[in-house]
Amino acid sequence: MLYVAIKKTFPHFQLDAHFTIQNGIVGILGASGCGKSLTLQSIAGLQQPDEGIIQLHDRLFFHSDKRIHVPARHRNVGYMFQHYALFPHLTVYENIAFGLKKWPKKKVQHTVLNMIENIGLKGYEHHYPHQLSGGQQQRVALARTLVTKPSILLLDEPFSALDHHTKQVMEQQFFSYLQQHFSGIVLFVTHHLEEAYRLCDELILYDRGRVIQQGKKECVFHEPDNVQAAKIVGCKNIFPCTVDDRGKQLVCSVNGASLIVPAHKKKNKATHMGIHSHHIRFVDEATCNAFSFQIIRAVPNVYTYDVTLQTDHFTLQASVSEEQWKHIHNKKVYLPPEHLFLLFE
Ligand SMILES: Nc1ncnc2c1ncn2[C@@H]1O[C@H](COP(=O)(O)OP(=O)(O)OP(=O)(O)O)[C@@H](O)[C@H]1O
Repeated sequence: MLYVAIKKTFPHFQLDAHFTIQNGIVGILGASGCGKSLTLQSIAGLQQPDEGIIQLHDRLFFHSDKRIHVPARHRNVGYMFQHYALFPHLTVYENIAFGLKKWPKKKVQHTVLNMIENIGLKGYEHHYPHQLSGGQQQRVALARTLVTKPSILLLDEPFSALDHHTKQVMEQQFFSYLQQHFSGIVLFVTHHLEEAYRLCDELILYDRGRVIQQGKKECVFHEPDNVQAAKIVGCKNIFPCTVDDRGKQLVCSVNGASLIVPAHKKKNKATHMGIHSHHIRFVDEATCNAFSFQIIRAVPNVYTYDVTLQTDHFTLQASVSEEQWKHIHNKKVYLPPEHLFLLFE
């Protein structure tokens, strides 16, 4: 269990983060400068919060009232950041062995060689970082982080320096390696929504230094709580609305249009409604939520089109498959009730 409740004030920024994690791989998502790295640095002991508590299982890392601030080197936290920060003048072997100076030499040798084999770099023991590819360097950084058997792993955009293909390969290898060799909590900062969805069990969304939603990834992506959370998970269709509760269903008014939303989606103080672009459909007729439209713009992607549609009431962004695109003309745009969600501001 990781408990974080910390505050830190800078002249132009205030961190006020509060969350608990029981286990698993947890992603932190949020706009640039919202406090993700500051949070990881505070857990690692590289930043001291002004006040609050950080506790991992039964160990207090930080407690401002009790004046506890465990130094970074005594926290046993594995921290891997964007640029792997391998020591350029040390070999692969020496980089991985760096944190094991107090271990007996034989044990170091056994552990490090074992680790090098595990990450598929046998034969590269005496190579220097500049002689390795980006993916290989990343594996060395992971090995160096895991060799000290950390009790928690903090990953700050560990794949951002890799090209698209290497990134995908490394991502898979990295996380299957983690599944086999690491059972602790993993906190993973990323800007990539797909990456967060693929790799994490749970997500924490940040906005301007605060946690605005936390939950299972499916829930956070498909049912964001509020307007900011919806934007962070990539929702491109968010409209102000008023909600009329008719018992069996909700009728939401959006600029003169009435949209049906299932009653169980009711949310107190809802001010907006949203739908993800990939949930928009095209139909001949529907009993509700279907509108005539004009196509304003269509931008081809590799396998889909990003289409901007204008109805009499609102503009929609739809992600349209090639198959749908072929038959889009003379159809109505349909917003399936089960995919609509209500949001508060
Ligand atoms: N030492 C410092 N002095 C003043 N402001 C700071 C300091 N360190 C961080 N900040 C501010 O804190 C805010 C949060 O920074 P942080 O690095 O945590 O953002 P982030 O969410 O990780 O961003 P990114 O996604 O761009 O890496 C930023 O606005 C930054 O300018």
